[in-house]
Amino acid sequence: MLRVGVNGYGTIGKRVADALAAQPDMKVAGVAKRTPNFEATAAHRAGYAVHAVGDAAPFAEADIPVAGDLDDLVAVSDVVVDCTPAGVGARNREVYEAHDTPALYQGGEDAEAVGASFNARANYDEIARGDAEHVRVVSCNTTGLSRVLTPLAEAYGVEKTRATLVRRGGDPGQSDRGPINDILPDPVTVPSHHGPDVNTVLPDLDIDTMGVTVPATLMHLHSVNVTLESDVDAEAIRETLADESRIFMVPEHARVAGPGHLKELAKDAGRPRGDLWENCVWEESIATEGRDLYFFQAIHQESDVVPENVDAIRALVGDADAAESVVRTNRALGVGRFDAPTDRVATTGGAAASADD
Ligand SMILES: NC(=O)C1=CN([C@@H]2O[C@H](COP(=O)(O)OP(=O)(O)OC[C@H]3O[C@@H](n4cnc5c(N)ncnc54)[C@H](O)[C@@H]3O)[C@@H](O)[C@H]2O)C=CC1
Ligand SMILES: O=C(OP(=O)(O)O)[C@H](O)COP(=O)(O)O
Repeated sequence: MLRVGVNGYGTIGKRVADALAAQPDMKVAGVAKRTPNFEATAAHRAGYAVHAVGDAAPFAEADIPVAGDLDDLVAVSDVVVDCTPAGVGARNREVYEAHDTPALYQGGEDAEAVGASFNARANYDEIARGDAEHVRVVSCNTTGLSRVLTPLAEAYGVEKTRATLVRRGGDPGQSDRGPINDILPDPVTVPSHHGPDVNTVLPDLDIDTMGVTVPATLMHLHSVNVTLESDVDAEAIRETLADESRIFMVPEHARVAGPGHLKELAKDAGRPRGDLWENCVWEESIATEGRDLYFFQAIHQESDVVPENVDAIRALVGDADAAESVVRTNRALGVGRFDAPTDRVATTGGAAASADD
């Protein structure tokens, strides 16, 4: 049983901790938190050993028992998943190195500062074969792009990708973010950082991205145009993407107008926190014209990276290949399952699926 510590218990950290706890081959060694807020209380109530980063006294005042400090957590962990705010993770690296403990970082960290980047569909095997001990799981938007572009490149070849990312202004709990009444080119310079970030896991892909930030909190929405290397009809593309376990093909009959409906769909399905771990591709948006493909997809920024973190741990410690890990993660979480309770769990994942699943 692999003992995994989670440093930073916010939007991503609490979801990663719960996902690890659900895995048959992992247990949460504990979580580390700097501020004893409602999330720290929730961590304690969930049964996680809470470690204080910095002053432990405020935790006692908030009636949160403290199991130790960050060093103590790293000492009892085989791997650490750093889910601290962007930029903090890279500063924590020396703590993990001092314990000789491998660590994962999140998309807010600078790719070069960490060294290796990960997306299960794009480069699991490369990370598993390599000797990197510090690996960054690419950001939510980059995860969403990598998951669709990898199977398209494998099946048809990709000559060029152009994507406009309509970015949510902040997460639902981030009352200090915006804009509240505007539409911002973000960044105003082209390309946005997302294309180069895709190249950290798919180095040969030709991709340009533009970003626009809007007053919304639920999900990001991507408008994607891919020039393929051969003529393909829309039905073939639908079949290719439908084979992917982390792509949810939003059916026309569901009458899903946007992220608001998608979040309701997830809550109705009993998903924890209303999470959508999969890319949500509108089936009817898929259109082709010669070699040009167009579609819309929505990305739940709070949760699509969660199964990727679980797989990245297995790639790092080398105890499963991509197919085994993706199937194990999907089963434990219920990725691909929307009609709970059910015995139907999607287990396919293109090249990342095992033959007998
Ligand atoms: N929220 C999102 O949509 C996504 C975030 N990410 C990335 O994940 C990382 C974490 O982001 P969020 O979870 O959104 O942030 P968050 O602000 O929700 O959570 C960060 C947590 O770390 C704690 N913390 C702050 N300083 C700390 C320290 N020095 N040591 C330990 N804990 C500390 C905070 O109290 C909080 O609990 C960032 O790199 C971000 O870019 C990646 C994909 C999506
Ligand atoms: O990784 C994310 O977005 P990004 O892929 O646009 O950098 C998350 O949604 C966090 O983005 P934020 O930097 O707007 O908080």
